Amino acid sequence: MTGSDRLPIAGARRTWAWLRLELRARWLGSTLAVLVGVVGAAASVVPAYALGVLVDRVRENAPVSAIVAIAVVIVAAAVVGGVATGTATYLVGRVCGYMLADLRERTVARALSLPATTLERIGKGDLLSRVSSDTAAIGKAATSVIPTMISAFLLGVLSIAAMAGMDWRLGLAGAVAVPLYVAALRWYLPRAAPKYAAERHAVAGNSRLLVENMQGIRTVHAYRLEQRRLRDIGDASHQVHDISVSVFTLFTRFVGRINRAEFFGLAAILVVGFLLVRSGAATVGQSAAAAVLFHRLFNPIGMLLFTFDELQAAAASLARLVGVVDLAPDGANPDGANPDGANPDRADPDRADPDGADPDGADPDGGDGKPAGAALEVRDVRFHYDGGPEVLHGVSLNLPAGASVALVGSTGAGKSTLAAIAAGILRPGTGTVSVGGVALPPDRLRAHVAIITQEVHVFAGPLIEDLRLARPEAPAGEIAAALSAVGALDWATALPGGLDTVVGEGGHELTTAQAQQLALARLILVDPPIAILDEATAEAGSLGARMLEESAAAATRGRTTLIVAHRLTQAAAADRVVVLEHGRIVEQGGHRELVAAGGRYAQLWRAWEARTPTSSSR
Ligand SMILES: Nc1ncnc2c1ncn2[C@@H]1O[C@H](COP(=O)(O)OP(=O)(O)OP(=O)(O)O)[C@@H](O)[C@H]1O
Repeated sequence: MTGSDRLPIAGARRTWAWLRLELRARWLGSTLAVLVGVVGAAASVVPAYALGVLVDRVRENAPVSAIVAIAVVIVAAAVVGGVATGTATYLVGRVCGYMLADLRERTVARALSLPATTLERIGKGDLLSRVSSDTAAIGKAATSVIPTMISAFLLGVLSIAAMAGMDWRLGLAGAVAVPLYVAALRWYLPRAAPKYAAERHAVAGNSRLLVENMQGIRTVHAYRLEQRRLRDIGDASHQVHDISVSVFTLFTRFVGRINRAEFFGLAAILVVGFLLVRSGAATVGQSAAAAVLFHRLFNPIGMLLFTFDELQAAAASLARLVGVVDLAPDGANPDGANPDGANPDRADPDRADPDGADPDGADPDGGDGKPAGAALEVRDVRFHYDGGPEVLHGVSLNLPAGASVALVGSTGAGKSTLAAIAAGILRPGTGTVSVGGVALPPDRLRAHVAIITQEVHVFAGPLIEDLRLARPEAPAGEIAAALSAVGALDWATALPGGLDTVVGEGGHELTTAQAQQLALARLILVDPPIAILDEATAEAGSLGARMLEESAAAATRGRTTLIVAHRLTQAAAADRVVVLEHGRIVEQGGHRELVAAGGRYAQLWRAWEARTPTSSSR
């Protein structure tokens, strides 16, 4: 798989920029969280400091009242520290939580706006893993790792400052550990970053493989691919396992380096403290307080360093989410890579025509005008898939309003591609698609053209809700009329729960023909001026196919219709037949006219008649 087969990942600079922008937008909450965190850290330093004073007072045989006063300070500081640290954790988690919710919404919104071809190419597994496990990784960091790190960092800075406040040499001794910690981190981070990225990549690949195989389970069974697919999944799982083990090994070596830093830091404080006490430059209490302060840091510094890997994992996840958010709505990567794989020199329908002239009066900027009527015109369209050869070589097609045109041709001629371009599902490399004389970009085209493809999806839920997807406010009467028009009312009302029967995954299973009738009923409810049927009847057996042809005819009556016709009886019934071969229109005209002409269509028709003798009755 090439790099463009995956969703893009934002670079470090872009991820930081996103983070800065989000923090700036929430500056009040962020500032408050840091301020409360500082109060918490300061209050946490006080007990250790007070402990040192206590040691000195005890050694000086100070009165009980002095000891009690110190004890009160320790208790009060502990309470304030606990409350402030808890509040800071809450505030940080809140700011991060809102940022994450926003990011997740934007990721899902952008993912839903991706063209079907992009989603097909990248597979849904990668996307699912981004909105699920990547979001979970960031969520975990937001609620536990980041608050912990902030409080550990603040505590570390204030503790060193407190040690230096007692005696600068104690501060310096404590600071001995800092370069060792930094060295440990610098050793670890560059090794860990690619390992975490590889781990996430492998996990995403694994989940993609699982989703693909579950979705294609019938094909897997049909071709007896179970063992091979299981082997692939096993290999992918082993890869994840191996990477996880190497991540853990690296982590334990990192822990060893942290322990070394702690050892040297504490040893330095004890030695310096001993020398200072012996020379009379510091008290026993101060040296003890410095040692306690430093020891008190073991835990938070450990947390700070240990959670760095989780922070890195979260940063890798964040880059993956920002990568999706930054995708152009058509799936193109904003940094110039083009994951959609459409022509790099493709015409941008939102860009003004450099010539400024449009012989048909189509809007020169490609789509601001209002279509007048339901004529559909495809002009000079060229297209190639993802680095593949060109499959349409300058195709032009004209459907007057209300006309029905059948598109026929051999397998791989480009019929489905042309249909998808005419419906606004694919963006043409060059050329335009116009409705009512106005060239429209794909997203606007979809408002005028509805397409039914062979892969009709039945959404899980009550059948009536499936139909209401087309028009949520459709009254029951209209839904029944739509079902009746396509010949589906009888079987739909005969279902165990009538129109409320739960269909789709996990529910009542519909036949392919029934699912296609539902799609045709949805078409009636959407009521588009232009309809495109791509092999809507090809799947069914011959009796079912004839019934579906009638359903399709009812659903498209009065609409400008383009039918990708594999059953040539559909072509015979259309106003005009267009023959596409190798990405070029080679013939067009009425059915009788083309049969009489003895060209490619006549050839196809003879072959069709030979296969299905009853069709000659048409
Ligand atoms: N998603 C895709 N990625 C890459 N190439 C594709 C894709 N879909 C179709 N093609 C290629 O584009 C060419 C035209 O395919 P298309 O499906 O449009 O032909 P068709 O006439 O509809 O064929 P059929 O009648 O078999 O459905 C074929 O060579 C096909 O292999």
